[in-house]
This record gives sequence, C-alpha cells and structure tokens, in this order.
Amino acid sequence: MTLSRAGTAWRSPALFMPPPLRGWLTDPHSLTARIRARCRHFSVQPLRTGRAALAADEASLVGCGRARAVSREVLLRADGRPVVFAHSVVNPRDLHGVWHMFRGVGSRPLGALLFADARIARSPLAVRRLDWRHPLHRRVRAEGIAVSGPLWARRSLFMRHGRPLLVTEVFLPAISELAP
Ligand SMILES: C=C(O[C@@H]1C=C(C(=O)O)C=C[C@H]1O)C(=O)O
Repeated sequence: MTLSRAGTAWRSPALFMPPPLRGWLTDPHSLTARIRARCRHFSVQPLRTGRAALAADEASLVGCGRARAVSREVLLRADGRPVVFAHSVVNPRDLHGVWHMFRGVGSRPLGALLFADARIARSPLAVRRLDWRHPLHRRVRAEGIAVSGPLWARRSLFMRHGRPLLVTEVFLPAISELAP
C-alpha cells in the first residue's frame, strides 16, 4: 500500500514543494538524526498519548475505527525551538503485541526505536500542504506555536510483522532556521 492512494490530499513528493523544505520532506532516513545533525541540543517534548479521534484516512491506514486508535503527539525541539510536530497513530490491539514499544517511549525519540529494528519497513513518504482547516494545523496552533500560513507535512507507514504504525510529521516555521 502506498499512502498516496489513501485519500486524495496526500501526494508523492514528486509534486511541487517549497525548495527550502524539499530535503526535509523527502529524506527517507530518521528525521531525528537529520535534526540532531543540525543543532547542538535535540529534545522530544511529549504532548499527548492516548485515545484520539482520527481522520477517516488515518483510521483506515491503521485498520481501526476513527475513535479507537491510540496516538502519540510530540514536539521535536532543536536547541529549544520547536521544529516538528509529530503525530503517530497505532491500532490499540498492537500496543500489547507488535508495537508494544510505542507505550513506553516517553521523551525518547520514536525514531531511535524504529530505525534500530531491521524488521521494520517504511512505506514511501507522502506529503501534503496543510491549511488552517486541517486538524493537525489546528493542533499545532493549540500548542501555542505561532503559525501565519499553511504548513507542510509528510507521513509514512512503518510496518512490523505486517502491522502498521502511521507517522505524520508537520514541519514548523522554525525548521527554516536549520540548515536545509
Ligand atoms: C520516526 C522518527 O521519529 C521521530 C520522533 C517521533 C516521536 O518521538 O514521537 C515521531 C516522529 C519522528 O519525527 C524519526 O526520527 O524519523
């Protein structure tokens, strides 16, 4: 399954992207590692983990009802500045099975776990421009992040023993202060 077929709003990165964000939106490796290489101090600020109402295409990608999924939301900070709002979603049936590590991540970066396990495969990245109406744009604003226009995001599925973990990363304005 490629994410670009799940819904019409997420597209393969081949389409237009703002040049300064192109590297961030298309890098298939760990975003944590990319940020760490461009700052002195990297940190993860957990915001919320628990049951969450999902968009319909998210729920279908993780194979559960819209109100039943479990999400983890964090801010990735570079030298204290929030540069990414990450929203990860898993089917609760997998929290005690294939995705048990999702429960105790805390302030560690999820990517450190995902990219350390050779049994985890990643689907191709899909990108999207989020305007003020999108739920994730609203969540970013609700966290007090100053946003004056659309935000660009990317998402992909991490698969472990056939079970999906959907990771969506919304790039915040301060990402432009890091080297591309
Ligand atoms: C998937 C990665 O993990 C990052 C860290 C996350 C977290 O701690 O919740 C979520 C998504 C990513 O921005 C990565 O580093 O690429």
